[in-house]
Amino acid sequence: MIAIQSLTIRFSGLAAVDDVSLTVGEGEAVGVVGESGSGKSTLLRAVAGLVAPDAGRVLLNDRPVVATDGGGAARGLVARRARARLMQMVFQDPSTALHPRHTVDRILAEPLAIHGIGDTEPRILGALADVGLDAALRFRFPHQLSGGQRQRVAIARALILEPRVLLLDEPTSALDVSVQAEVLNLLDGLRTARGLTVLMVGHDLAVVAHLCSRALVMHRGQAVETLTRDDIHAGRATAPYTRALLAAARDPRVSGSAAKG
Ligand SMILES: Nc1ncnc2c1ncn2[C@@H]1O[C@H](COP(=O)(O)OP(=O)(O)OP(=O)(O)O)[C@@H](O)[C@H]1O
Repeated sequence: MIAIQSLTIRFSGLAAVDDVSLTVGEGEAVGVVGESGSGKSTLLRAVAGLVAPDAGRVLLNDRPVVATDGGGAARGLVARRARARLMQMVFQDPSTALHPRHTVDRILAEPLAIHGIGDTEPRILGALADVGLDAALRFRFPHQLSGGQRQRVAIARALILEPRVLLLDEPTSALDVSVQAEVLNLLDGLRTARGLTVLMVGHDLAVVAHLCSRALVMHRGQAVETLTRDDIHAGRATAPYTRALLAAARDPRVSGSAAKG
């Protein structure tokens, strides 16, 4: 469903993503892990069509994802809209991802209006129920919600168009440890119930392994190796860099994992 083929993205001549390939089959959940600056967010943004490749390409259902800027030419706009129906992204920090002066109701109604989808009322109520939010929160503003509730709104917004693919950029790392596991379990439940294809970026191996059956390890823009969930749990890796990453993740002094709770 997603095919990343020899993707290279440079900023000021430096490769943030350097010749990386990865495929995610329909209904599969695949992670990308690595330390800060390894290029994982840039890779995800290229899949979302938010950044253009310098070399290589991303295919979504065998069709190239063409990066479009905010304004977009007419053709780009149509392409972007069609892509939005198929693929949605949830960002790390719901405080900045949600419009601060829009109510939850307006945040959820907007994508429906943009895509000319009716039945607004039942869809909004359904979306809130799907992410475990009380309908009473519908007319609140983001600042009147907890961090976990805000991220649930962001997830509801992503799913209200019923996409087939969900891109997750560290979706729990801005949350309190106490709610990280709740949001992770919610995502896992929604993924299973809807048969979603998921590409998730994260630095916490245990969190990624909770949702994903395998994960690509990135280091300085390059793909180092792919680990299965079992590899991660067993601390099994071939490349020295990955071994160090796994050892750090298993060290209780440096890991604060939600998935362990
Ligand atoms: N828009 C940009 N302009 C210039 N450089 C960028 C841009 N976006 C990312 N970079 C650089 O590309 C490299 C990879 O960044 P990226 O955000 O993809 O890494 P990451 O692994 O997701 O890190 P983090 O976990 O901190 O978000 C970094 O060196 C970063 O400074």
